[in-house]
Amino acid sequence: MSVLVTGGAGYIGSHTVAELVAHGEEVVVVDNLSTGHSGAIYALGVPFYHMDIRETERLREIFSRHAVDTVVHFAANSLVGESVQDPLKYYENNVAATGRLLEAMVESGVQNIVFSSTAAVYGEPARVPIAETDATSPTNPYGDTKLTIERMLDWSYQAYGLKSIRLRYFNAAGAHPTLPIGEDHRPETHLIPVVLQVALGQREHVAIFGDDYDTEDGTCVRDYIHVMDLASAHRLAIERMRSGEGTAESFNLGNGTGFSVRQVVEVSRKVTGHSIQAVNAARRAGDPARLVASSSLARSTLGWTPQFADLETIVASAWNWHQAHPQGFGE
Ligand SMILES: NC(=O)c1ccc[n+]([C@@H]2O[C@H](COP(=O)([O-])OP(=O)(O)OC[C@H]3O[C@@H](n4cnc5c(N)ncnc54)[C@H](O)[C@@H]3O)[C@@H](O)[C@H]2O)c1
Ligand SMILES: O=c1ccn([C@@H]2O[C@H](COP(=O)(O)OP(=O)(O)O[C@H]3O[C@H](CO)[C@H](O)[C@H](O)[C@H]3O)[C@@H](O)[C@H]2O)c(=O)[nH]1
Repeated sequence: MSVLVTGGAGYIGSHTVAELVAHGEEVVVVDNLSTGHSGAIYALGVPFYHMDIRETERLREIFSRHAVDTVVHFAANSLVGESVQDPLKYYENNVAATGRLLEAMVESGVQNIVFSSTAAVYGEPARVPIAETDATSPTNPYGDTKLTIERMLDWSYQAYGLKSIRLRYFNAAGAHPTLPIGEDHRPETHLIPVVLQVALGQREHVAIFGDDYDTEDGTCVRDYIHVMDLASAHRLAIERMRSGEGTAESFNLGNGTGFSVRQVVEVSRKVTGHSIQAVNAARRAGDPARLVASSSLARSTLGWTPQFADLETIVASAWNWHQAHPQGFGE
């Protein structure tokens, strides 16, 4: 029995593969390396298929060869700003490609999927912390594609008995404590790595996208969650589905504390000891002002407890990776 991880060469996928392997799972990775890194796969030492999830015939062969019972599905495009500029790329690679993957699963009798959803499904929330039962109304195409996939999964459970656990991550950050894997998006657009690249002297400054939001200091507030805490939630979700529980369920994953962009810069100055220049810039299209999770459902249902909850620990973990690997996975 093994777990097939799509997007396992990417940031959160590679950390989840490491977590699953450390807990004795047989894992196989499928990734087209569009944004992932072969260096991450080498570090993990698991069977790897360099292919697209839309190649359904190959997928069916792999399901059968590795006796796959569960898919953990990270493969996607996931940049809020890019999705506003080029929405059709997102409907194709997220919605349509996931449709192909689900077809292959149904045809092969693979019944469990853990899906990477996002806080972006909520849009501008009516209240924080956000509960899973709160309204979903994405403010950008990226969030809309993830919500559409959640709905595909609802209907697929009803029609084919395909079980799904959808993990709605808030903002992932940090790196593996021992293995040489960490965050390396190209181009990097995420706040914490961008700020740390300023500390490394690779960028002159960080642009603060908007300082006129309705928040304490006017900058956007997010709930940062360590990537290894996300990884452990996937392991627990797999256990839940294998135990016969889990039907078509969604869980928020965050720490329940919001930090503004300015606070992230401030904490990063403290952790790195560098001055980190920040300049005000225009708002980025599609950004909600404030996203903070209530994760009490994940805690009570999955038995999930984040281990690296405070922002200083999360930034320090990311800083270790960036200092040791200033060029990320290299070329
Ligand atoms: N990074 C975050 O803060 C965050 C927050 C919420 C949700 N998510 C979701 O988590 C998942 C992983 O995010 P990440 O930051 O690790 O991204 P990432 O870009 O590092 O990883 C995505 C991986 O999927 C692969 N991929 C993309 N399309 C593919 C396809 N059609 N076929 C095969 N492989 C394909 C890429 O090569 C890459 O390795 C995504 O689904 C994203 O939407 C991320
Ligand atoms: O150079 C930068 C980069 C980001 N920001 C701001 O920092 C905050 C965090 O931005 P990120 O790009 O790091 O993360 P997002 O909140 O846009 O999105 C991330 O988390 C979301 C869930 O909350 C999605 O799932 C998405 O995949 C993932 O990239 C936002 O307010 C953004 O405007 C800046 O001010 N300057």
